[in-house]
Amino acid sequence: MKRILEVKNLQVDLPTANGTLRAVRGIDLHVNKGEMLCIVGESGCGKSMTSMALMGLLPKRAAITAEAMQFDGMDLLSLSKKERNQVRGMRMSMIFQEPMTSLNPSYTLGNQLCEGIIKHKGLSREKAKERAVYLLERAGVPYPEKRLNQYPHQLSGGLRQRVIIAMALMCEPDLIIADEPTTALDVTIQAQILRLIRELQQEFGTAVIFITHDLGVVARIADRVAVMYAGQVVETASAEALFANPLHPYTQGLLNCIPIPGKTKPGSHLASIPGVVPSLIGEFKGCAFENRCSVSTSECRRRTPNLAIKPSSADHQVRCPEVSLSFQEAV
Ligand SMILES: Nc1ncnc2c1ncn2[C@@H]1O[C@H](COP(=O)(O)OP(=O)(O)OP(=O)(O)O)[C@@H](O)[C@H]1O
Repeated sequence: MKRILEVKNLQVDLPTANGTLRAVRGIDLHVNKGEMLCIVGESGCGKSMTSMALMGLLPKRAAITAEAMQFDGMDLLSLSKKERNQVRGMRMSMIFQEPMTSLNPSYTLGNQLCEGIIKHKGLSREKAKERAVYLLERAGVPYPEKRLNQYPHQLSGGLRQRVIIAMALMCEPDLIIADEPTTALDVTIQAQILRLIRELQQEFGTAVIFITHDLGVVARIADRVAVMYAGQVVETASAEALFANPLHPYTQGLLNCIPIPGKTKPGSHLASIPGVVPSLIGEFKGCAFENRCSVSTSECRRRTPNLAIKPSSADHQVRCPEVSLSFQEAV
């Protein structure tokens, strides 16, 4: 399958009052054309920093390095600012958690929907409006023509997120990054928006990186999954393989956190131990999950694990010395 995005050894450093924080610590990931990759992990593990790095939207003071950051054959890191803006405008788009952060309260929705496609693709205002109405309709926004003259505050949160989804599709992007797009919505609206994103992704053949902390969401929409912990991908696999055979103790812990009425205490597996604490440069040694892991050995404190490939399935990789040892024994 053709890859639309390939990232190797991505690192993001942020200066803080206590030193430089390594928010992303050597991420490798790829996205195939037209697929839904879910990145899942708990708060602070670096999901948003990763997506901002991919979009070229990191704060100026952040330092980014990577061995490769290829988008459809283009090296994103060597593009000029103008070229990067063009890629971001025409071929990649982003859906944020809170729709109001992407909408300007003082412009009509029509202006905001049409601005990008007029600027980047040179469409006439009339044609741009036609496309906006079509996409609003596809995104389930009632009375789409009327909406073009409305302002963001005139819509409910769920409708605003539908407008943002239509906006993300305006320039027919190859890749959409959706950063927790349903977290700010009511549960029933969340389910509708999830279904909508999945439907449109399949209908338009757009690749999507969907960022979430919720494995229940992943189970409903993902083709492939990358599990992040403390700035690294600790396991990646097809959704089917990950749920059928989670290998990393952290993935297993996350799966055990999905509550089953009467059976599980929510969070029982990972509870009582502080969550992920990102490290300053130079502080890190061994496996980041070691202090929460039920199978760690003294070796895990000393050795920094690499991603190892499961022998029977090249697409299933895990960053755990204990698991990779079992791979070697099985060969
Ligand atoms: N502007 C910033 N300056 C300094 N540190 C930051 C900044 N933004 C994020 N961080 C830190 O970088 C680390 C990764 O943050 P990031 O927002 O990527 O996590 P996340 O997995 O997306 O979490 P959440 O699910 O809560 O959004 C965190 O420790 C966070 O505190």
